[in-house]
Amino acid sequence: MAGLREDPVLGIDGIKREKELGTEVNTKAEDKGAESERDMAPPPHPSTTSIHRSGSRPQLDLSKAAIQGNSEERDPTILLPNQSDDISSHLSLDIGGSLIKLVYFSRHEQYSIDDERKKSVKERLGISNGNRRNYPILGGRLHFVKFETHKINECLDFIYSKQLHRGGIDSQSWLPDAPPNENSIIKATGGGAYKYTDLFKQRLGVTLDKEDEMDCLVAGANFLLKAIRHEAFTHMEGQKKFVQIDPNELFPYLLVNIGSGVDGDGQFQRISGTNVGGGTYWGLGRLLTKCKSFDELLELSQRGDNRTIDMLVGDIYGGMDYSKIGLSASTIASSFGKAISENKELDDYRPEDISLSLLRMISYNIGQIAYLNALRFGLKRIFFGGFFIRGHAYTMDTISFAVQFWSQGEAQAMFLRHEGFLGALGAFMSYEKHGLDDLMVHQLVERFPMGAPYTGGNIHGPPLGDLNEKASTISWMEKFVQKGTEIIAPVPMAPHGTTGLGGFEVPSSKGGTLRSDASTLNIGVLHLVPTLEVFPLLADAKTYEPNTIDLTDPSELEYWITVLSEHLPNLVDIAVASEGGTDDAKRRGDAFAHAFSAHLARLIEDPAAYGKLGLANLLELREDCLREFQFVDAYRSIKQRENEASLAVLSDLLTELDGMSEEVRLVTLIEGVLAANIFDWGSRACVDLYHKGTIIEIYRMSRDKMQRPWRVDDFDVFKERMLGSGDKKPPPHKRALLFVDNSGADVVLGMLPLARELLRRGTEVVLVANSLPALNDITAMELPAIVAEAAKHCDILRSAAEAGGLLVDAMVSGLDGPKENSSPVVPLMVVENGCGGPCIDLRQVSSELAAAAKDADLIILEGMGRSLHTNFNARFKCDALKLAMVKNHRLAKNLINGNIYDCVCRYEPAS
Ligand SMILES: CC(C)(COP(=O)(O)O)[C@@H](O)C(=O)NCCC(=O)O
Ligand SMILES: [Mn+2]
Repeated sequence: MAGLREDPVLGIDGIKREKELGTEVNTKAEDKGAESERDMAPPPHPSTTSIHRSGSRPQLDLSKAAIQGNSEERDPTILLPNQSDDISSHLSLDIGGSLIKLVYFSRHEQYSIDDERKKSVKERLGISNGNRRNYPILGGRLHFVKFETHKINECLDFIYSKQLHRGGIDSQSWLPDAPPNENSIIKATGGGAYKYTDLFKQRLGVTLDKEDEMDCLVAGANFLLKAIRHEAFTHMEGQKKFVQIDPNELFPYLLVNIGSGVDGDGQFQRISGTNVGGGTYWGLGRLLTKCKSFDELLELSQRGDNRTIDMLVGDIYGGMDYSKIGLSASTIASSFGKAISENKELDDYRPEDISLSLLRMISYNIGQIAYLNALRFGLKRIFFGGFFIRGHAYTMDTISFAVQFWSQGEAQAMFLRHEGFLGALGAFMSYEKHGLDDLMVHQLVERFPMGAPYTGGNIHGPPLGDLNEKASTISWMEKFVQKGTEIIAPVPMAPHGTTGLGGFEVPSSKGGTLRSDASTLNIGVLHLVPTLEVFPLLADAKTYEPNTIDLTDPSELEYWITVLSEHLPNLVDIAVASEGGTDDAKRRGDAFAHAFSAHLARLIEDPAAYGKLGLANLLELREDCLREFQFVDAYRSIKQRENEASLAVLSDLLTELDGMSEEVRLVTLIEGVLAANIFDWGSRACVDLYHKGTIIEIYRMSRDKMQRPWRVDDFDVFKERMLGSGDKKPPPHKRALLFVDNSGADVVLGMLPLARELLRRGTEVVLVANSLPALNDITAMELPAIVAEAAKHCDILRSAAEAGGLLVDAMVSGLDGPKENSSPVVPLMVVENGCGGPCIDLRQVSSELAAAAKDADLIILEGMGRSLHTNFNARFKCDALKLAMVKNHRLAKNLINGNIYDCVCRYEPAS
């Protein structure tokens, strides 16, 4: 009984017709051997049997489709063997009675650049294309969009405008005006896949290939639960709490549609159903209250008091609790029970009260049925989803409460962030060979561009042209900003309160808030990056938590949001200047400020709106927002200026260092790193400082103040590992990964001299830098030129950089003097870290960095973002040195019980 088709459906017929509003409870009842996906796939629908799947896009020129990745060094995720299938799986639909859910795929833009560097690093690290996993999917993005079903034409326009029915506008192999292909197929599920077959054929010339709804829900849920870290959450008393689910321990679970219990991919059983569900609530509610929409009915319940209609335990026991069986006076004994005894007509009851009474009746009933089924099959986890819930806080609270109540806390009700898209996502997965199954949690990055709430969470209005078209036309931008403002307009909220605690109590207020679908379901765009990997040197990747500060603490969240808000005007000025201060740049600057403020406002209103958020995510959100408005590198000129100023004094510094004893030099080098970390354009205090002096003045001042002991000072232990004690000379580290931070003095006068020292001692050095710009951080793309410039002043750097393939001949005018060092040359390399923010989540790093880490026995994390905000508590399999200057009062106080500009030198030998 593993396949849905063979299973008896215990639900009622009505469920099938009104699936969205019905309730189905499904689980795996028995463990059967794995069946192939093909075995589980429903038989082709009669209307599609004549069309062979792989022949669905015969007009696509596959070789041309590969053009975007014509250089093998470019986006490495573009793989060709299955390209025809990838292309044909750009879009899937779940067409329900009320909403059309659309999932579509777009390819990553090409961004590759420093091909030479990558090539040499790959050679050196032994990463060949042959080693690359043969990912059957393209790197790209999954988008989630919704339309109201009665506005299906808007949906068709949207598909057309993005040419999704042809495999996506980013497929360059054919023109948008090309005649529609008769054989094009789009996977679709939901009742509307049948109802609107002709319309899709007429308007877009495509055939909807129907997929079983339950198959899709299960496939969608499995994918999300395995691939997204913070997909599932509990919702109790208005509080969302994300639950991290180990993909290996996912099965079995119970999926309740309002969704199915699963014991392995593709294996599930429909175990139960009820005809009393969302449809009942809406149908009865409509008759009883005259509400015109489901949302209106639900909103009404927010102001209701069900005590006027429900018979409570207290009503029966004269206001007393029925303590013998643990029922409090406010427990509902009988929904609508009071209506029997009171001599009242319908009009005598407030519609608000009726709505609430109904909602509680249905939610508790669903919760109870779900729990009983969970009990039947010994399942602890119950996931709820479907039209009835749609992220409504109060409904979730009520269901959670019912499950908790009946299971006496043993079972847990959970909800899914993307629950509205399970069907569409499952339909997407049903394209053959898309390979999404293979994606792992670290290969998915969720981003929240300004359009995310619009395209994902919100119900789509008229298509705004193409949100991905970043042509900076005035009209697009203005329209966008205006739309953005509408999106974040505050949503009316009910007062906070709690759900009843004992029995089915009547809450004094509703607990949480009722929000419309638009604001509650904040889902972003899923970036599929098959090349991301878990940093292999984490001592325990499972327990690793990158963020040091807990932003679920409301005061922390408020503080950091305030910091970012206050920093915004300065950032906008810098960003606009970086683009020449043109009118267009100003307009984009305004739009950026608007968009970012909107995100911050959204987070203040609902801190869990975007999943579990750490400071790293918040800081990266800012960078993403800048990129969204085409500020590719706001600090470009500042970085350049600081690099030049620092390079100009580098040789003096090196000469000074070379005159020192080994011991003094080591401490001076660490001091140098700490002192130069002051050049941080993300810190308010530091930016204020820069108005008071030149780079060199500030650097000198910072160095002069650099006295041990530092606030966290493990230098002596580090020194012993490096230099030994007495006659004992320890062997040098084999390879050090230096996670560099800021441009200018930080990298040139801080980290490079330290790298040089390691090289001199025979340690290979890998400089690990950002993949994309963030604040004034140096990027992997910028580093080779800096190293080349520095190499002009230093033989050690030059020969190591040459050995690491960093130097292109033209960059270096060789030194004529004698070699500074004649020992075998160890290489200096640069790798990108996979990040575009000032912090680093080591669960998601570039494959380059992961490969470089394999032979590394020392890592040095530098800067506040990488070693304090994130990774301060991270443990590694190799020796780790964390170096940073604390440039924020609060962090200094809370983290190290110190003051601003105090320093951290934390050394932790391999654990
Ligand atoms: C963004 C930063 C983490 C960058 O610091 P870095 O990693 O460059 O040392 C840091 O500047 C920061 O936390 N700034 C916000 C706090 C403030 O302005 O005080
Ligand atoms: Mn930085």
